[in-house]
Amino acid sequence: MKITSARVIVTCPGRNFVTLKIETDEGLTGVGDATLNGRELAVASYLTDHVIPCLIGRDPHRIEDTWQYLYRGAYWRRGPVTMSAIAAVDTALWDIKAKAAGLPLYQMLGGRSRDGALVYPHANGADIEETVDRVGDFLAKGFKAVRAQCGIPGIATTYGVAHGSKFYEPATKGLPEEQIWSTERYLDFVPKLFARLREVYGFGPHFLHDVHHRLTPIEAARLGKSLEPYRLFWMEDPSPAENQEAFRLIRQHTVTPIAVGEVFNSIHDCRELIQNQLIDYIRTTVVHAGGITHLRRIADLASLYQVRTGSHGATDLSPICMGAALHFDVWVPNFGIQEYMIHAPVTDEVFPHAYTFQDGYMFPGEVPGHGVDIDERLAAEYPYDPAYLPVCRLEDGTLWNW
Ligand SMILES: O=C(O)C(=O)C[C@H](O)[C@H](O)CO
Ligand SMILES: [Mg+2]
Repeated sequence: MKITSARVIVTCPGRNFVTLKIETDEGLTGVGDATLNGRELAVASYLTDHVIPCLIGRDPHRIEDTWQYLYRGAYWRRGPVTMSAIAAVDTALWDIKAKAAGLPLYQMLGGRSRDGALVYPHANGADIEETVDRVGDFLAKGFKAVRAQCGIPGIATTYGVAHGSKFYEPATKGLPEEQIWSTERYLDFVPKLFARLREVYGFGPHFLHDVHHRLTPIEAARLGKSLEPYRLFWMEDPSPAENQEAFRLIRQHTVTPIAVGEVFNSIHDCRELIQNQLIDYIRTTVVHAGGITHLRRIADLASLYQVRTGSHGATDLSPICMGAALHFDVWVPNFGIQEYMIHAPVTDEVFPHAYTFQDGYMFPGEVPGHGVDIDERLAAEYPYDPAYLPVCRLEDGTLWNW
């Protein structure tokens, strides 16, 4: 089999997505997600201008060789743009290989380790009682794990909480929105949210929380310690993780489990965190971490240290990433949980998919490939609409981590 053509499709059904479609001389096609929120066109250009010309004529079955060709061959290794572009090629090639075999992708990885993937959605509210209600809505729908984020008294906006009645979506039109942050108010407030959630729902459901990189290591240690009575499933991204060694300090002070990795794109970003057992869950995902081929390498390293997976699954990762991630999740031996932020109906229409949700778990479906496609005619009705992630400042104006 040979790759005869490949193209990038940029579309905005509710939000922007970048998709790579690869076609072969045997009529089989594969699709991969290449979306990098707020920097979409950089990946689109990387693929169109630099990667696609190298794909034509290659054997789509040679996934590992193509991965190495694009990684080593670029000379400029790693980085979110490069690794998202490689991920898109890798995902599309796994899709083609599984379709050629007539099997769902998880069978190509080694078959099922479990029936379905435990998932968590996002519940958020302007205040504690609204957040408690939103958590209750998800529990009533059968979810067994829920992430809870809440407006903080005295701060106009905070990460993960919707403006007004709109569903939470981080990217906004125009130039980046500037938000104000107060660590002191946050640290005092968050334990009250989880105290109330445990009071209302008991210790049956799993609760998760995303700190979104906003604390210093010692502040993160304090938060982890103060949340211990509420037994969180995890505390996510408590501090920026470029300095992997910093997590030793957090770890020394708290037994609240730690999840990190949605902004990582390579095994080298998390090697020390994993090998030193400084985290409990690694959150790298298909689209930003080099596709199935590289994610498998990360998960295998993690498995040696009892670190489990908890892949990023926000709505800025397309349903193609979600589908591929679910095949990975039902196979990977050291699976922990999968984020499932739930796409808008218009996104689901553009990306028809085989995956389903039932009773707190998701199932990748049994169709050959990863089971997600793109309706190109419909996609063309939603042209690219530039949007940025917000930036964050402390109350004195200092630029901070959003
Ligand atoms: O889903 C999460 O855990 C996130 O932190 C979502 C990120 O803010 C989002 O993907 C940024 O594009
Ligand atoms: Mg996060």
